[in-house]
Amino acid sequence: MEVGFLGLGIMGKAMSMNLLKAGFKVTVWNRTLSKCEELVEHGASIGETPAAVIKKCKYTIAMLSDPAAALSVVFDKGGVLEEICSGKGYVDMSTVDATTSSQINEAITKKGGYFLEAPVSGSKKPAEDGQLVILAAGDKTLYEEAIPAFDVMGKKAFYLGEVGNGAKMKLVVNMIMGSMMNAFSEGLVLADRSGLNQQTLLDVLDLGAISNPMFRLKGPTMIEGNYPPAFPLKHQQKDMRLALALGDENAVSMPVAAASNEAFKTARSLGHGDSDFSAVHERTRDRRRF
Ligand SMILES: NC(=O)C1=CN([C@@H]2O[C@H](COP(=O)(O)OP(=O)(O)OC[C@H]3O[C@@H](n4cnc5c(N)ncnc54)[C@H](OP(=O)(O)O)[C@@H]3O)[C@@H](O)[C@H]2O)C=CC1
Ligand SMILES: O=CC(=O)O
Repeated sequence: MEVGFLGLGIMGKAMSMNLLKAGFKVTVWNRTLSKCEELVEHGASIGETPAAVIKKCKYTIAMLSDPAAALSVVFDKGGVLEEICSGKGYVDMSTVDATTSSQINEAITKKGGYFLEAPVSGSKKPAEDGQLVILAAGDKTLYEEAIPAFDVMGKKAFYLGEVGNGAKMKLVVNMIMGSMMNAFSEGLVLADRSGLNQQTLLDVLDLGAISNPMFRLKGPTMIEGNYPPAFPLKHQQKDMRLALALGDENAVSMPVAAASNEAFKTARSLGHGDSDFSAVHERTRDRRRF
């Protein structure tokens, strides 16, 4: 099966590499061309523009940073819209809001193409291990046709109905995750400042009802003050912002999420945007501020 892949950041690189390893013929494009090199070494071809990739492939997947990037790759010069046509499918796996996804869906279907949004839950390691959770919505036929690729990239795919539902589900999940991360960070600081051992806190948490992979994975590096980017903090803050907008639309009061968004914004302003989202811990433990 031949697929195109647009966007070779932390996630896109791992996902497209897995497709290559599983025997898919993959044509890649990335705004920063040098990021294509490693994929080419593993057998990928390069498309000069998103349009060139669409022209070559029946199916194209995108994994881009945010709504602005997702829209730019579709609508700008050399973009997806220039070559999408009847019989071609476009699967956007980026985390965006429902409005962005709907705009892309409308433009693509107007040209005869078919569209699926399919954001993912899971970070760099699950992407490398092909263990993502895929939250798809949109064209059901395209969903079924994409299953061989989803089986390579993920451990489970959900089909959630009309375009927008995948984006909304992803934002709800990440709103919970971002709030949890802040509570966890505050707990680590509270333990430390009240004379408790932070590693003992991790051990206690891991044996109880709120044990989870995120605390297990991020706790030790947060204690060390080490935040190698798996899920960049700037993207988590984008997700909090988009989830809060979804809350506005639906008149859902979310004070915990709003406070967490502020914490991520502060961490960004302190220069931690490209670090892992657990770097919000630097803001929590900054004695000059709190
Ligand atoms: N990392 C994670 O753990 C997870 C991330 N996600 C979501 O997946 C998406 C990708 O995340 P991730 O791979 O971590 O992000 P990265 O920041 O590592 O990569 C972002 C990608 O988007 C491209 N891009 C950014 N702006 C533009 C633009 N204006 N035009 C064209 N391309 C652009 C970048 O290109 P360039 O290389 O040129 O900068 C790069 O390929 C995001 O929506 C994120 O929220 C979802 C689940 C987990
Ligand atoms: O979006 C991030 C994730 O870990 O999922």
